[in-house]
Order: sequence, then C-alpha cells, then structure tokens
Amino acid sequence: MKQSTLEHELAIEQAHVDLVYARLDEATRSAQQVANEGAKLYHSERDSFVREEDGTGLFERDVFAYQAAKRLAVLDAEHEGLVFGRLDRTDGEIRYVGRIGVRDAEYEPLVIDWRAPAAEPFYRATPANPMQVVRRRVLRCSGDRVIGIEDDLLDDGSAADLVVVGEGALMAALSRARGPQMRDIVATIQAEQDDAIRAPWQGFTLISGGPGTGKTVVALHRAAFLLYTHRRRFENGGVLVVGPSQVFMNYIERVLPSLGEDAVTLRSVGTVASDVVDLRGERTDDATVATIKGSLRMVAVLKRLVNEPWQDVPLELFVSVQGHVLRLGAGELARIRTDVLAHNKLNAGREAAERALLNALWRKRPVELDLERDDFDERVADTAQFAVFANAWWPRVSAADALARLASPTLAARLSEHVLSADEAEQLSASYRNRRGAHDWTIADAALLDELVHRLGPLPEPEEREVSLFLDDDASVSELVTTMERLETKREVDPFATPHQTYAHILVDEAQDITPMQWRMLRRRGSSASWTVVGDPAQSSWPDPRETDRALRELIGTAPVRRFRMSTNYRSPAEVFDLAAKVVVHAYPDADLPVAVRSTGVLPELRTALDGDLATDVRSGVADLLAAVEGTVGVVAPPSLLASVAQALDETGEDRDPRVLVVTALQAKGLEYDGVLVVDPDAIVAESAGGLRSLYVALTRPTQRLITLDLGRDPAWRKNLV
Ligand SMILES: Nc1ncnc2c1ncn2[C@@H]1O[C@H](COP(=O)(O)OP(=O)(O)OP(=O)(O)O)[C@@H](O)[C@H]1O
Repeated sequence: MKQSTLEHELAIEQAHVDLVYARLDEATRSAQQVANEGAKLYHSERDSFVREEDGTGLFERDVFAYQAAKRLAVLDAEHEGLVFGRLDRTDGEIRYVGRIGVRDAEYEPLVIDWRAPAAEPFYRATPANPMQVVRRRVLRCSGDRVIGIEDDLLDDGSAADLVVVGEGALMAALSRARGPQMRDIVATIQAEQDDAIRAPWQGFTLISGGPGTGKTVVALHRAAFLLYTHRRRFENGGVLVVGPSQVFMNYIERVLPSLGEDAVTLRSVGTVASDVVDLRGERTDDATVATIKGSLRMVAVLKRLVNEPWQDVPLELFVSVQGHVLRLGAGELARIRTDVLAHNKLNAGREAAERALLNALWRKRPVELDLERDDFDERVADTAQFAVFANAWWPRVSAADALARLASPTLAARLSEHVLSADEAEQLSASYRNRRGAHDWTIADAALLDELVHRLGPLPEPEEREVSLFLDDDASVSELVTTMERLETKREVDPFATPHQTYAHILVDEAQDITPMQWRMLRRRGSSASWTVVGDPAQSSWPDPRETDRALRELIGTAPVRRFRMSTNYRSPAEVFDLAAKVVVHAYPDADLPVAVRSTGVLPELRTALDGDLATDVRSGVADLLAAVEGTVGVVAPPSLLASVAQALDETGEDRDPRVLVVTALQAKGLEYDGVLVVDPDAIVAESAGGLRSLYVALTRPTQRLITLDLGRDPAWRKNLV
C-alpha cells in the first residue's frame, strides 16, 4: 500500500467528518439563538402569526441536530470519535455510520446512528450475503481527527475502482493493548452479536457463551440500542445494569457514555439494595458462609427472625381502667401477634397491633365498667402502662438491627432449626459476631437485608422514628403524648407501596454468580421489567450452578424467552484458551467452549516456585509480563495469599507500576488484562466454592500472555492438562 493512497483516503474521510462537526456547531449556535430570542419570537409578538411560524420553523429544522449536539457533549467528554464507519453500496450510495445520527439543514443524513435500521448492513453484511454493500470501511478517529482506516471488501464484482486499505478492523481492534477500562466495540460488532443487541425488548433475552465472547460488551450495546429504539419507555422507566463488583462497574462505566448514553443506572450486586438500606462496603464472606447466605434456605430463617419477638418483650399486659385491672396473657398476646402479622408487615403493623390489643381488652372488660367503646379505647390508650407496653412489644425494627440479632448463637441456632445444620448456623452467627461496625455488611448480606426490608416494611421517615414518648427530655416533666394523639398524627402509609426503586429494563451480567437470594432482590426492582441476562455457568463461583439456574427459571416464569449464544472468543489467544479449556472440562464437562479468534504463537508458561520463595517469583513473573505486553498486567491470587503477593510487589522500594493489579479470581470476574500471572492455582481451586471453575476464570483473563506459578512440586490442577 502506497503511503500516498492512504493519505488520500484519509483526507477524503476527514473532509466528511469536518462537515459533520461544522453542522453540529451550527446547530448548537442556532439552538442557542432560539433559546435567547425565544421570548421575543413567541411572546412579544404573540399576535404575529408570521413570526410564530418563523420561530417554529427554525426550531423544527434544527431540533434533530441540536439533540445530536447535546449528546455530542457527552461524547466529547469521552474523547471518542463521532463517525466510525462508511458503507459504499452497489447503487453508488455512501452511508456514514456514527455513535449518533446527524442531518444537514435539508434533513439529509450526514451520519446514521449505529442503532438505526439503515446501519444494520454495517454489522451484518458478509461476502456470502453482502446486503448491497461493496465496501465496509471502519474509520479510527481521535476526537474530530481521522487517524486510521480499515476496509473489508464484501462484493468483489461491484468493487470497480474502490480502494481497499488496512488488514481488517476486527483484528486491528483485538490486538490493541488494553487500558484500565472497557471500550465500546461499536465499529466492529459481529453479526451474531448484532442479533442479540437488536433483539426485541420484551420478556427475557438470555445471552450465553464462554469467556471473552463479548457477552458484557454486547449487553451494554443492547442497553444503548433499547434506549435508542424505545427512548420514552426506557428513559422514563429506567435501565439498571448489574455486575459482580464495584471494580467491574468501574471497568465498564465508560462504555455507555462513549455510545452517547448516560441515563443508565450501574450497580454492583452488593449495592443494588442501597435504595432501601445503608450499604457502604463490599466485603465478601468466605466461600462456606457466602453459600449459606445465598441459599434459598435463608428465606425460612429470615421469616422466623421477623416473627421472633424483640428482646425483653413483655409477657403480659396489665392496664387499669376506672380501678379495674385488665390483663392479657402470653398466649393471647402471641395469638394477636400472629394475627396482625398475617395481614401487616411488622413496621406498618403497629397501629393494627394496638387496635387488636384494645379489642382484646374490650372483650375482657368487667360488666360493671360503665364506658362506651370510644371512651374505653381512649382511656386505655392514654395509660402509661399501655403506651410503654406497646413500644416494647411492637417496636419498629430496621433490617440492619434485625439481621444483627443473628450474632447471638442461641438465637441463630433456634431460628435455623431443621433448615441449616448446627454447624452452618454457628458459622452464620459467627459472621455477624465478627463484624467491624454497624455498617460492615458483606455482599451476601445485602440480599438478606433487602429480604428483611421487604418482610418488615420500611421504617417510617426519620423524623417520625424520633418521636419520643416524652415531649421533653427532662424526665421530671413527664408530659405524655397519648397513643391516640400519636395515631392521629401518624402519616398515612400506603401498605402496598414498594420501597424499592423499580426499573423498566434490568440487565444482569455474570448471572451465573447471582445467588437465589440475590435473584429475589433483583426481582423486587423489576416486577414489570424486561430483562437481559448474561452469563456462563462454566465460570460459576456457586457450588451448585443448577440451584441458581432454578432461581432464574422461577423468575422467568411464563414470560417470553429469547436465547443467544456467542461462539467466538475475542479476548484470549488460542494458546491460552486451549489450556484453560482443558482445566474446565474436568470440572464441568458441559462447558460451552468458544473458538478463539486469534493466535499469538506464544504458549502459556507454567512456572514453579521450587524454593518456596513466593515474593521473588511473583516479582520476576510480573517483570516478564510487563516487558512482554504494552497494557495491563493482572496478578490473580487466592484470597489467603492476596496480601503477601501485594506486599511482595510493594516492598521493592519503588512505586508499583500502575499497569499492575492484584486481585482474587472472584474480583477478576468479567475483567481482562494483557498479561496475567496466576499465583498458586491449587489454592485458588481450594479456596473458592466454584473450585476448578474459579481457576478457569483466572486462566481466561489474558488478552496476550499467561504465566502460572505453582508453590508445590506436584500441583493437582496440572493433572487436568494431560
Ligand atoms: N466485536 C468485537 N470487536 C472488538 N472487540 C470485541 C468484540 N467482541 C468482543 N470484543 C472484546 O473482547 C473482550 C471480551 O469481551 P467481554 O468482556 O464482553 O466478554 P465476556 O463474554 O463478557 O467475557 P467473560 O465471560 O470472561 O466475562 C473485550 O475486550 C471486548 O471489547
């Protein structure tokens, strides 16, 4: 390829890109003018029909371009090129494809939005089915500068004098070094991915496929597609994207803004419930406890916890009315409690509980008591005995306070009877005793807290929570607020209102790791949502992938389901993936193994730290990877070695290279690094509930190079390689 030909082609494309940016500038200016002069146009000359027409005309002509200009502001902040594709068609028409659509002043398209039907051939045309496309050209832009061109010729017969430049956009994109954040793939979406992206919005869209097949990136492009095609539905109703961890959310957070979309809520699964509970950390439980907390068996335990009377609950109620003492005993109180809870959530049931107590006391009044029902209620409710009793017997309870009660080993054992084993109950309880503060919840706790909010009902607004029995803090002035007054001033509570934020579409990534309890939490946020669910059971960290599969099937119920399978691994070179695949088929013979699209000719290196000097071997492994790749290096270690591996890299006296990250296999979920060092694979297997499947996750993270580092002479995982 002569340099001058490339330069010539770049100049042609630059001229078009310049035209697009000039049009957007112009639209922004005239839109500002409309805003500035709007008052004059529409108000001062209200009676002038002609002026009003002028104003409307000006606005309508530019509104399309103005909207595009507004979205360009988001793209500018992301430094992404607006135009990235060109189609030359058999009929001579040229179409440019971009992140957003732009029309000129005559409504002629200068760029078509990649999500519009007219852009479909850009992704779907193949030499076998060229869809009237002769040449597909991918433009690499940096902001408004065209810096590269990659062409595919789809229809040789009609190519005539079209120039073809570059080696193919996909391979060029895949060989580029990875940065700390995921990039969009809008210029190189492949046909099978495009099918899933453009699938109808209704029901459940299930996207499966092995590691590196683009499931995450496809799902994110689908969110952008849904917002484009049904903007009113999804922008108003909200789109929620759920991923496994905060690190993962940070990794993917740029993709949607780079597609011009910023109206999507991104949440890690540990913070989905932050709309109803105060969640500040993202601690993980050890594998056994996480398994207990994620299991559906916890529903029964939490149900019992909600019905369990609060500590020191009074066993009897005595009230005196006109010198008569009325009493309700433990049995009667328990019956009332069960009855009220059958129709009310605890936190919303206080009023009903007090009424039920009054009813029961009324039935017990002596015949000689000379009071009408209303007077009776008022007198009883006004007694300090009744008010103090009601507060102690039916307190409003926060989900956090309720869950923290499981720290008591005896209570945990009693509430788990016939549901968890004695050992499981003790491990569960210990996890709450070992918390480091009131807000120290784990990712698995978030779903349990959410379940409790659902069962207890939300607490009243904070100012109500602080209503004290006494108006004055000074105990010597015991001015009572009567129960009746309290009930009268109580805010109307809609018993059916849901405290959860709900969404019109929920997109769940790494769905194979969503525990049954977490599915329940997600479902509360999408009672009438459509769903995109993305996952790979072979990468599950859950001991029994079938249990979470069952939970998903229950969620789907009878809703329509569409399935898409991604078959090509775009991340790892064939040499790396072959090794990882051998490991996983031992643990999971049904694993869906994709075909790696690239090969580097470099085999993974299997090293052994023979003298037990972990630190030196970790440092040299990382140094070798840093020298071999341009982008990031991930060190994947078992949880028990994480701190010592990080220390080994930090104690060299020099600052750690910012390209290097140290993570567990769980934290590496969904992420990728150019070079990966997997430390002590056997321990990764032993310390995760997913076993070999977790090692498979670690081994499938590299985009270029893989080194493994065993600590013993006879590593068990390598037996799977023969
Ligand atoms: N059509 C494409 N063009 C360019 N890059 C692509 C394409 N499809 C996928 N990729 C790249 O392949 C890599 C893997 O994609 P992604 O993380 O979405 O895969 P995944 O299936 O979610 O993987 P995992 O199951 O391991 O989480 C990413 O770097 C992504 O940008």
